Amino acid sequence: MTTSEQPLHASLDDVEQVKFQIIKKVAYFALATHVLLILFFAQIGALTLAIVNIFSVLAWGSGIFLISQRLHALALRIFCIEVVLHSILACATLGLELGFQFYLWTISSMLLVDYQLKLKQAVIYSMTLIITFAGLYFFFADVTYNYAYVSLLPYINIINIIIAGLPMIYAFSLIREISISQRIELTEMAAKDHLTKLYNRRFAKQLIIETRQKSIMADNQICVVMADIDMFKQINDTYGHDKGDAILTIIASALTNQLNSTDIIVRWGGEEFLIVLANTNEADAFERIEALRNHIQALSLLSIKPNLTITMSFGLIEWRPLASLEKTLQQADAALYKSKNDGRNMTTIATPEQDYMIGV
Ligand SMILES: Nc1nc2c(ncn2[C@@H]2O[C@H](COP(=O)(O)OP(=O)(O)OP(=O)(O)O)[C@@H](O)[C@H]2O)c(=O)[nH]1
Repeated sequence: MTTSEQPLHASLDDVEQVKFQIIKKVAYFALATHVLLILFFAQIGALTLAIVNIFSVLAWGSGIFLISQRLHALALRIFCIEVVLHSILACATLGLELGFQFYLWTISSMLLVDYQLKLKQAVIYSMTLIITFAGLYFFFADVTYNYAYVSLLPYINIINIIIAGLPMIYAFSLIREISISQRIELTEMAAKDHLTKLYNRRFAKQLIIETRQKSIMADNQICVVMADIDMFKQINDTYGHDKGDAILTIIASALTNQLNSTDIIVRWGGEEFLIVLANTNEADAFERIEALRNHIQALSLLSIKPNLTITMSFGLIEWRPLASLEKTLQQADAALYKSKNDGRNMTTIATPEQDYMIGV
């Protein structure tokens, strides 16, 4: 199943891990089925097939053992060879009416979702199995079933079709789910800052513009707040960069917990955050940001140092009807600058004319 000589488990990603969990379950199921088939073939007098099934049971059993030893590639090879040989032999002996040929389709599709195989290899193996499937109809079309329980043939055929189809449905639905969740994860990774898990600046701009458009349509106010941790350089210098990172994470969680899920919180730069308060007018925004400022000041930072207090400064503006995002950000930034200049740990509201109201 792989051309590489290195142990497969070293390169297994999450998808592969899940896939081998599925294969292991299927292997247990196949093992039990083959035990039953030994009895069935012995009962109908198909002794060769009964003996072949003893080897099948051994093949599935050893495959399960190999998976537990993380020798996945070898286990898969054994499973594939077993299924292919078993299908061909069953068709050659019993004819096509029992539907053992459908297992070639199962293996053919399983090969295509084997990421250890190169696409070209997987397609070639898959095609070979489909051609073998067609070949069975060509070579064994005249083989008739000469054993007991002829009346059971249609039922066995249906059971084989269902059993051959189930692993495909199970595998593809799981792989579908995995690929969807991976896509969501990738989108999240592209949208979020690695350290704080807040939106990053690049992604946030589009989101802010969309939120702004919605608020215009709903005739709601929207406020933009620039926030910056006070004296963060000093914190880094005193406690080290790692503790500084830890504080950034704590602050990010505090912002997320204190604000509403409809608000947008962005890691705008190093220790600077942008907050967009949706459906909030200036007075309410001021109240909420003041509550946030007090909350941050009261945060317990025991993991960094007992009695350490962190404060933040804020610059707030209500987004004016015709103002651009850039202009609004500039004004929020100017208000933040004033908070810093006036002694930090305060919220400043910017008016369009750039005169200020200050809340300390
Ligand atoms: N630990 C850590 N520090 C960062 C990160 N990004 C930026 N910084 C630091 O944040 C500090 C910002 O310092 P300044 O811009 O001087 O601002 P300040 O010390 O917070 O002072 P004021 O803003 O005036 O209160 C710098 O020392 C940066 O190295 C980060 O991701 N992790």
